[in-house]
Amino acid sequence: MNSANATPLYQYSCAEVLDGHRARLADKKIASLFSDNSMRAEEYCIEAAGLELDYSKNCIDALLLDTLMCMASEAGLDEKRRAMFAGEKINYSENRSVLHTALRDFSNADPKVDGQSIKSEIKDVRNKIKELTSKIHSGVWTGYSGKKIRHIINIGIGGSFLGVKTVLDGLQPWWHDDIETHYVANIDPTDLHQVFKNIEPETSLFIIASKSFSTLETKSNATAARDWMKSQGIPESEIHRHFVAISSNVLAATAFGIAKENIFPMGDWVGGRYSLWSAIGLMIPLATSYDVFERLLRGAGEMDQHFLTAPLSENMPVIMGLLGVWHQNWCGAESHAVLPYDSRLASFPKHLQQMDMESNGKTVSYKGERVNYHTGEIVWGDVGTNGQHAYHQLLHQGSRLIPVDFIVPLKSYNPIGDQHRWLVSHAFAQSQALMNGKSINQAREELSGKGLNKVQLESVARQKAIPGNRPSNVLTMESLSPENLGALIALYEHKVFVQGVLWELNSFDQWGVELGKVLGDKMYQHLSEVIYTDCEDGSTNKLINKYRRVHQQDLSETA
Ligand SMILES: O=P(O)(O)OC[C@H]1O[C@H](O)[C@H](O)[C@@H](O)[C@@H]1O
Repeated sequence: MNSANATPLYQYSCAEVLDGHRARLADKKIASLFSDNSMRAEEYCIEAAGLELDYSKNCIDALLLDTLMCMASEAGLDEKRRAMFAGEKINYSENRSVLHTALRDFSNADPKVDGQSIKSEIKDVRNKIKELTSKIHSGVWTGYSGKKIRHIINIGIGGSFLGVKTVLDGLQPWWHDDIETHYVANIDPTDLHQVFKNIEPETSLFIIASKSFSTLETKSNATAARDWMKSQGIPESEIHRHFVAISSNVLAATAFGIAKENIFPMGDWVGGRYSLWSAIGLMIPLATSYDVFERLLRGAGEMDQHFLTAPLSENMPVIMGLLGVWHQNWCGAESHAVLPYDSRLASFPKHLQQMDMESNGKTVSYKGERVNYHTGEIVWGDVGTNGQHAYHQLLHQGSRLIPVDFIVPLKSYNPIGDQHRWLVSHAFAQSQALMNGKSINQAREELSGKGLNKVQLESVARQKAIPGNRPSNVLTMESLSPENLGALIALYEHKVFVQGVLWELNSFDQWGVELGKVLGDKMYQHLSEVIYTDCEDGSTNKLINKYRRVHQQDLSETA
């Protein structure tokens, strides 16, 4: 433990009891907890919505968990999760409800926004998605020349990109044979060039996905795509066959030139990073089938029901959220690695980074008070086993405490020989190695008889020894089905919610990203000015001037 970095949440009455647990468990070996309790693996395990969380390889015990549950109760977690599902305006700074859960609810629940039911609105959008999917797949909707749509290009960024990409990567076994997907998120022209190289204008459908319809990257990419389509000979009167949009700002989408009937609305009660379940996810059914999209939604809905109804102590997102707070605020963990052992989940860590770090990367509470503890886990990761040949060295022997989540589907949809068994073996072995490490005596034994003198042997043995006692969760599922994928994403959404409650944050706004947008606009003006007066700080002036020297000729031609 590196408790030097720990910043306990002393606003809770049980915080000092948690300090006591930290002292009590400081020298405890996780491995010894298994010898103390032969039922540990069964007791520290939760099943929900097709997923099983084994959290037994954390340095925790029943006394500590009880106290963490007391903290959750004191934070009002029970009441707050109910408030979110009921549509109360828990996004205080924007005065909005947070109802992504309603988008995957097929029950009779009827959450209200400003006293109004949103059920029929959700149903209408689902029907519109279903209808477009059927028209595209059957060839009723074609490109201007009458050819079927083959290429679907999602233009969107952040929450209007990452979730869709994560899900579609995950749904690879269900990809539609006749559809190819492409994404443009960044405002780097290279991205558009690559897509233009790989699509055919007459069989392409662009989805402009932007909740606000004011995001610079998306507007610029959408304009460039439309110009390119026209340059490829698509008549103005036919361009509507190649563009649809999703937005809560229907007026702006219409002003951009999207035909009204091609706009899929979304409510402002869906946060961008929680929006893949809304019309923002349009590319998901288009690239698979509507049925698969609904299976994804139902899986997420099952996790929602678990989160909403299971007691806190048997609640998977609650346990994961509390473990994260314990590790970060009491044990000094500096980041959190999420390592899916499935290539189809390669984009999941990136999606999580937005979901988690944009939600909880804040230092002022929802009450407007500066907090004096660390918030927001630093989430990172990539697919196993690639990381084992790279950064796992630091996980095993580095100086920092980094809790790990291993995500392991137990069956592959793409089997080749025994490859998948090896993949799973590595995931289990890594979790075990983090716990057990390698003792100095084991290292000495390995080195004996290798011709080293005593001093050399001791030195190398110390370098080879692995401390172990590093925490990890193992999250398994039978296979990465659409339902399990939905449940997995919903699980982490709720884990983020739990932590936001504990840290007293509004997890649903993102004021921090706004400043960069404003300064970006100003900088663009400076880079384009014919005459620039050095009016920024020294470093920024130097950078602006350097750019201007590289572009001297274009700038003087503009003059
Ligand atoms: O969907 P849009 O309105 O275009 O927003 C796209 C993204 O941009 C913003 O800067 C936010 O930080 C994200 O939360 C959002 O998902």
